[in-house]
Amino acid sequence: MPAHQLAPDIPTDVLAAEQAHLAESRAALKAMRTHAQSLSSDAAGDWVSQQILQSLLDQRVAALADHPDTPLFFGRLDRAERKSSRRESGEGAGEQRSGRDHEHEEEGDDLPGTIYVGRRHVHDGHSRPLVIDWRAPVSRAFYQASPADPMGIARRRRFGYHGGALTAFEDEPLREGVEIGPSRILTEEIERPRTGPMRDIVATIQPDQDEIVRSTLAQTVCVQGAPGTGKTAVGLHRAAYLLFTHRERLARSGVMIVGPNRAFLSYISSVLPALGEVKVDQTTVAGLLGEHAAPEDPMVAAVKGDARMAALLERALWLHIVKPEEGLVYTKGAYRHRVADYEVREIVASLRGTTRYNPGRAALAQRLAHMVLVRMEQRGESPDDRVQDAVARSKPVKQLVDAVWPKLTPEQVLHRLLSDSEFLARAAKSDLSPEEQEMLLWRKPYRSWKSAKWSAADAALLDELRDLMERTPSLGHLVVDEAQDLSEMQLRALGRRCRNGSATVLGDLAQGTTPWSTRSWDSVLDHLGQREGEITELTLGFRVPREVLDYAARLLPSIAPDLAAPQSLRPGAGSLTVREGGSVAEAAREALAREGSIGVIAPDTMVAAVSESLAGLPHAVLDPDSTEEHRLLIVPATLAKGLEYDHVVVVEPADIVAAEPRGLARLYVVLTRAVTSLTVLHDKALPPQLAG
Ligand SMILES: Nc1ncnc2c1ncn2[C@@H]1O[C@H](COP(=O)(O)OP(=O)(O)OP(=O)(O)O)[C@@H](O)[C@H]1O
Repeated sequence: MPAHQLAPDIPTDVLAAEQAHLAESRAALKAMRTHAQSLSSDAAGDWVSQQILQSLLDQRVAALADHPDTPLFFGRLDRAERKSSRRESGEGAGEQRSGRDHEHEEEGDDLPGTIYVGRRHVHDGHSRPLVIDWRAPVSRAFYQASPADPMGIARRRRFGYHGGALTAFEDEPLREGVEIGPSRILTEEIERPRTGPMRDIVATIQPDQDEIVRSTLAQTVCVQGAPGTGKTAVGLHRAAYLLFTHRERLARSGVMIVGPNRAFLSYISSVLPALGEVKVDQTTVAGLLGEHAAPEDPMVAAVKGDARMAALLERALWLHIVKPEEGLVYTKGAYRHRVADYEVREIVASLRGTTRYNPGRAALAQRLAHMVLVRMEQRGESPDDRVQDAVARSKPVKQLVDAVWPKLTPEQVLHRLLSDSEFLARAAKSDLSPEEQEMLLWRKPYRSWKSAKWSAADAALLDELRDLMERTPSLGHLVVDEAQDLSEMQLRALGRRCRNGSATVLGDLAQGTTPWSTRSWDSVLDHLGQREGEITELTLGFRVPREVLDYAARLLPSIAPDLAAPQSLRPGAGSLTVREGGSVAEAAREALAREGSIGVIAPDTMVAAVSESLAGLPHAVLDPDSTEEHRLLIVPATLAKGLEYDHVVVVEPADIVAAEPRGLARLYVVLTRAVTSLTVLHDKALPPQLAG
């Protein structure tokens, strides 16, 4: 039997049977939705429970929507040994399981011998599973089974669709000795023109990607991968997998995706909703830590991003504690209750280092109040607990606490540090050199912390201070994309947010473009507080044609000499054009004559001029907030990270390199955005690495 069967030589009776199964599954999904719509929240006891139940029912109805263009299933597994069928046992499977934690559950022995794998569970009126969620344990074989390890599967079938119509399939018999050639359905999926936002890859997840997607919740995974190896796709699918597998736990603690910029978030925004996961926050580091963007010298930013700042900030905060020189006098009626100065000193000293700053203030007030109550009792009074609270809130106690353990905001502390050289020196001790301290100080200090303008690097420092004052809540899981670009202090900030959870860390050491870009994943995991994290690599590129990737890889010895040259799944002969003195409009016109999206990536300073030169062609400058759709987009080089276009025109590489200290890495990023063709236009000499 041939390993692949595709139109026009596929047996029509088999295709008709599969189409009938699709129709049956669609009808069953409709019935499930009608049933869900008929459920009422009235049974809930009180108003609050009713609201919660209604919201759950609404979500369920939304999740059961059938999108005619999205295939309900994309694969089929015929199991080698048929287990007792669901029809026989009469038990519901996946649908009932999807709401529970079942990562370690025994694989479903009560499932039918033929399993259809799709985006969600569908069952008929007898609870017989018609489609099983791709994330269920039994679906794993669809991604992992091979002739060498068939995992109990005799045959894997992949389906091809046009629009919502099932039009083709290909079979892979999983017997030892059988060779499986490349999947044409996978090839078609990879070769399809890119229009609109990123799509999910559930139908074609590769075995090494699947390993990462299905790693356990407790495991932090760090993925190094060349451009287009599917890191972002894998991170999003892992989030969807974990939400399915640990629905209840993660509904409480939450999952968050952190990406490099808003344009990128907009590009990936529909992947998780398409997989039925709508309750995942997708944000940037700035969105999380504060949208501060005052301009800053990269050298200063690099010092501020260094993890040595953590100890400095801690000292700076605690330097605000003033040695108590006076005791407390609390007057009640005719009595004056006294706490001696040395007793106050003892309390303060014992609290220091055992608490965060703000709870420390509250604890000091309570400890002082407690001492007052002891004095009262010594005088024969018998105050109850409420009296202690009243004393803790009383004026003399408040005054003493404010004097000794002042109320502070993170901004106040940082303002003082960056404007007061003597205070900075006391906090820095020997952690920072005098030159580094000099760099940190504002040239023109702001008059008050309220009027200060903060930089992106300051945002991470403020967040560190905030956490020293009050514990930051932790999420259940954090996916961090383009993690190579984060400073040690930003990583610490993200690490706090998965302190009681785990993370998926994605990136490429060669694409680091910030002043603080990392050179080691061990160090990233260390600063994230996830030292046990496993570092793994994706090596096969799904986006960039080989010819283009080889061209871009000429930069690697200069930007990341330790990384191996990236591999591409796509030969893409004739995909690269390098043109001296060519016009942008001409290159754009050529691209418009072909199918797919077009990104003209230009140095940020040239964006306006490039837009002018394209005046005759409908186009837009990349804007994450715009809902307008344009095939032809001008993309500032600094916003191109993580994005892809069928045809990419890169304008003036020399200026992209010259624009920033890590300009060569920026050039590597922009050269690796192309799916089908790359045209490089230059008037100035190309960087020597490319010219060679
Ligand atoms: N298994 C797959 N099947 C089909 N398409 C895939 C697969 N894996 C990745 N892709 C596609 O390859 C392209 C690149 O994927 P993605 O953006 O996730 O790569 P990346 O490693 O994050 O790239 P970069 O480092 O450039 O940001 C996307 O269009 C994605 O849908």
